[in-house]
Amino acid sequence: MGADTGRGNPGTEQLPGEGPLPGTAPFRRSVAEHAGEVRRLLEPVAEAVAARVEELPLRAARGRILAADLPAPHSLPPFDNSQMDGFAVRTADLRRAASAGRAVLRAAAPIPAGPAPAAGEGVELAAGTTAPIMTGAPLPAGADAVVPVEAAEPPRFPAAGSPVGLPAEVEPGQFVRRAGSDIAAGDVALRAGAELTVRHLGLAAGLGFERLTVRGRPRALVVATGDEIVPPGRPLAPGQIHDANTTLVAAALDADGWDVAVETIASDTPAEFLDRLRAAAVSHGTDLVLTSGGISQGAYEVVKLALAERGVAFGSVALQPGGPQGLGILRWDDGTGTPMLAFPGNPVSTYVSYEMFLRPAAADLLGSAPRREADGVLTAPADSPPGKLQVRRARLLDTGPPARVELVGGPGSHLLHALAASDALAVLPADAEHLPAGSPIRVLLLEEHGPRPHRTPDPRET
Ligand SMILES: Nc1nc2c(c(=O)[nH]1)N[C@H]1C(S)=C(S)[C@@H](COP(=O)(O)OP(=O)(O)OC[C@H]3O[C@@H](n4cnc5c(N)ncnc54)[C@H](O)[C@@H]3O)O[C@H]1N2
Ligand code: MOO
Repeated sequence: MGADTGRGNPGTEQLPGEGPLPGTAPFRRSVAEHAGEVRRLLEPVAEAVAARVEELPLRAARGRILAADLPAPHSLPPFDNSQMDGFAVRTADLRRAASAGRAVLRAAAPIPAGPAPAAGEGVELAAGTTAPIMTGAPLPAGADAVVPVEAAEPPRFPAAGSPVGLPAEVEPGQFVRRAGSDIAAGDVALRAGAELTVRHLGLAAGLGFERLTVRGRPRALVVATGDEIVPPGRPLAPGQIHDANTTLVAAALDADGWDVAVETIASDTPAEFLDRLRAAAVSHGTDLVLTSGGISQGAYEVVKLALAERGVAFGSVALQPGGPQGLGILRWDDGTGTPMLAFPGNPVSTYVSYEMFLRPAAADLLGSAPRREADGVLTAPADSPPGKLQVRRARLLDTGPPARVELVGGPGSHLLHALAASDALAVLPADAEHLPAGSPIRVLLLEEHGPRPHRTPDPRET
């Protein structure tokens, strides 16, 4: 199974793992039962996050969730204006002056786009005249249509007072963009709960908003444990390995919209581990602590030793990889608590734990992207441990349905290279031991997490 047997010996005489651990009794659970516990653990996190909002400049708000309905402070367009470079006309004047389908009006002073005359000095189109008008310029009072310059005779802008030939039959409203025809002042421009897209930000800018109030993000503290763990970028001494787990979990959390802090606590001493964990949790103001490693049956399982008396339960779930798990509200000395999940240390076990437990609960309660699933069929036989749901790394050879599924690498939970080559997780049911080629299975798709599909309310629907 590729499972490791716990931590190295830090050189003490007394094995700290000896004897029963005080505190919460160990559990044995099915995957569904543990998923339910993780969901319950996340409920107060979702409540805490829902109570937080922050104001962000528009571009910083992309991808965030709008906290409250956003009413339009003014209409769009704010005033009637021309859709074309052309001539503002009174269509009734054209009809009155009609001769053989054309009409001749006198050119008034041109109206550029830009600052409008002060209130009370509004431009009015005198009867029998037509005003050269530029795209976006305010329509003069009395005008009810625009004729594009190409349709005039001559097809260019003349000096004021010159005759302009125009079509006699023009529909009222032609090439006029009416005030409020996009959105009227006071109407809801964006609804609370919208995941802000580039297009939403454009609308907010067009309505004059410089900043938007968005929901706070859930905060997670991701902790690597173990004195053999070295952050990437540093050389390895004999017996050491690079920390892959915090990157796996933190990058997945990033993609799901969490505000993530990462800490490596390379101490196998419970008291020191707890002190450093507390300091990191306080400085990040975290909603959830996520650890990896230090929870199975070894003599120096620091996470278990430090936290089992503090409200965190440890036990096993009928899952491979990801069997050892810990979960609870971590009670600090001052009586406050922080929800925490302890994932097993093997990298694939940590990643599978995230995908099986935290991601679905977060999608449900915090609104992050739900993972897609599909029906698949095995292209080769596979064995699975009795009584455990086995999650194998896999590639989809086509989209099916059912998709043809090729398992990648063995079941070992240390196989990072095979994990990197996979784009799906194949779920081999707990009651299956030998699955022949062609067996139907469920697959969990591991595409990069994207925006929540079709979860943004349409503000135009009330
Ligand atoms: N006697 C038993 N031994 C083990 C059992 C068991 O039931 N009985 N379960 C095995 C299983 S399954 C797993 S999974 C592991 C889980 O152990 P821990 O959570 O205590 O993890 P560690 O012992 O700390 O580490 C396991 C393995 O993973 C490597 N590791 C740890 N952290 C990282 C990291 N941040 N990046 C990369 N790799 C990491 C560590 O070096 C070990 O190789 O226990 C089995 N043993
Ligand atoms: O390697 Mo262990 O298989 O559960 O998570």
